[in-house]
Amino acid sequence: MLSSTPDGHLDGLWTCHTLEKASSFLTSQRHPLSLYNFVGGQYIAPDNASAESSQRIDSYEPKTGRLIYTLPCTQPDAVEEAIKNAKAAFPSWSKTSRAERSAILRRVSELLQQNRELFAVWESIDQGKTLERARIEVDRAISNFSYFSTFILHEQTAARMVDGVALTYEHRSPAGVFALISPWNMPLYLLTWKIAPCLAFGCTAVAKPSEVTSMTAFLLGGIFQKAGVPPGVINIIFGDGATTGAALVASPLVNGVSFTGGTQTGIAIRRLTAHQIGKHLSLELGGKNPTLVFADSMDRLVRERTIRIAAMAAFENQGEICLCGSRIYVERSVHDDFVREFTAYVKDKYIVGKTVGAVASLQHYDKIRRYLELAVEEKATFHLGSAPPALQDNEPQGYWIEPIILTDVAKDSAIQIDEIFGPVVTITPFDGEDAAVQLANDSEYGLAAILLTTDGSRMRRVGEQLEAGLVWVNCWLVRELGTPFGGMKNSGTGREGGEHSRNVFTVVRTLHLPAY
Ligand SMILES: NC(=O)C1=CN([C@@H]2O[C@H](COP(=O)(O)OP(=O)(O)OC[C@H]3O[C@@H](n4cnc5c(N)ncnc54)[C@H](O)[C@@H]3O)[C@@H](O)[C@H]2O)C=CC1
Ligand SMILES: O=C(O)/C=C/C=C(\O)C(=O)O
Repeated sequence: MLSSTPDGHLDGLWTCHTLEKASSFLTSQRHPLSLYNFVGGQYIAPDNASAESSQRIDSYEPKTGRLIYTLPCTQPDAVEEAIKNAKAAFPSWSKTSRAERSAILRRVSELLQQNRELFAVWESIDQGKTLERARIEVDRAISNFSYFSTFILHEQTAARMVDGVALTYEHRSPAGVFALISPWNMPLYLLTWKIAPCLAFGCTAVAKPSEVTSMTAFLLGGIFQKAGVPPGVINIIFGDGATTGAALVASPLVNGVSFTGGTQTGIAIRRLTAHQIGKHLSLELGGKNPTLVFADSMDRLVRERTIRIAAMAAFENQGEICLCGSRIYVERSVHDDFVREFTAYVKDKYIVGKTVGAVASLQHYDKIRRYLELAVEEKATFHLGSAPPALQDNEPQGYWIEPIILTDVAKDSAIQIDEIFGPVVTITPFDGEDAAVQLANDSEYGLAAILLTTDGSRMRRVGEQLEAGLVWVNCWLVRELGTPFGGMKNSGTGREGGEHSRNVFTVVRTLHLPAY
């Protein structure tokens, strides 16, 4: 057992290392579990926390539709209390040596490694993803901490002589208290992608996971306690966006916000902080990413790879990754072959309940369902799947949607324009490179693009014209944690990863020392 919650009733969570055990633990509970905020290094029992206990949010298991836990909808005064804890911890944490911070973060990474299966099990239950996918994401959370724990040991800043008159150097210091806000699609992976650099660069934080998937963030508090992260350095609070998230980002005590989520929320955060010019904002928002399939990528030797990558980019994590390639454009000469072989491949490999999980919530299920009803109305061709039924209220059901492959979707259809964020892909033919680039860029978003071709000069020629922060050529979601990560256009502002995260979490001043 890693950490005791105030009334001990959640200690059993730490014993569930298999899906079966976790499921029977949930079944054995007479009431839904109650999650608590983690503030000042302690879990806070709802009874002791006046404001946060007044409202609670229900959280359902996507694979069954049953209510499994409730979380506090933390109210503004309790949000402020958490921020004050982070503020109080900042002077001391920001002055710890890099070696000390590095050692603590390494311990976090090791403890996550020791509890890898437990975190994967709860992530799979809470989000709906497959256990295999959850393991990949826990591994990335482990890497987030190990990467930044060593990055800070090697960072350097520049010094230079200006015209023999002054020696200048850049002095970086931690920027202060951060609001770290993450979405429901990759809960632990994305929250730790923010917490690890934030703490590594000497900042303190109040983190808020999505109200849809709060379980692994809750467990993370126990890991931080055990790793010896000083009280107040990282506080984890629960709640919705309108009450808890908005109070957190708007607080004048918060020096910066690192946010991943929908574009509309990014716009709301910009508005809420517009008058706080110096507040650091890093916003990683939605995407409607193109996959370009050139005829040469359907040559016999690489055909299987092309289909595999396009399918993975479309359907990994049920299409609930902002980097998914949900608009496939195929050179006309190979379009029909591609549609046929892609459909056969997806039908064979992406099986609901085995390699495809449930979508994250009933609200999200209904959103995807409405787009698919629109596809029926607009007479799109369904090559695979069909519009799922509306779920009835009388008994809980899982939020399952089979992979959907559509053709004959108009360019101006909402299906082609909006981020559906589910297992839905459209396929459209194109004629020639210029048209491919134009179609790919015809979107308000600019997060990622996937380019499938064997022509080396085209890789660069087309790749460099794509309006996307990340271009993957003959691969997808290949990540090196030092590369700049973020989007163009309405997909966000700012870059994170390695030294780019350092820019988010530190302030820089240039010192000029006379050279005479
Ligand atoms: N990474 C991505 O690109 C993601 C995109 N989305 C897109 O957004 C759509 C809506 O999904 P949601 O869960 O509603 O995403 P969201 O953007 O509302 O939620 C993300 C996080 O922001 C918080 N939040 C919401 N409003 C806030 C506010 N005013 N101030 C501060 N924090 C706030 C939420 O509580 C959550 O923790 C999805 O259907 C999908 O299209 C959703 C999740 C991730
Ligand atoms: O950092 C990554 O490797 C992946 C990030 C994915 C998202 O930000 C997302 O799906 O929201």
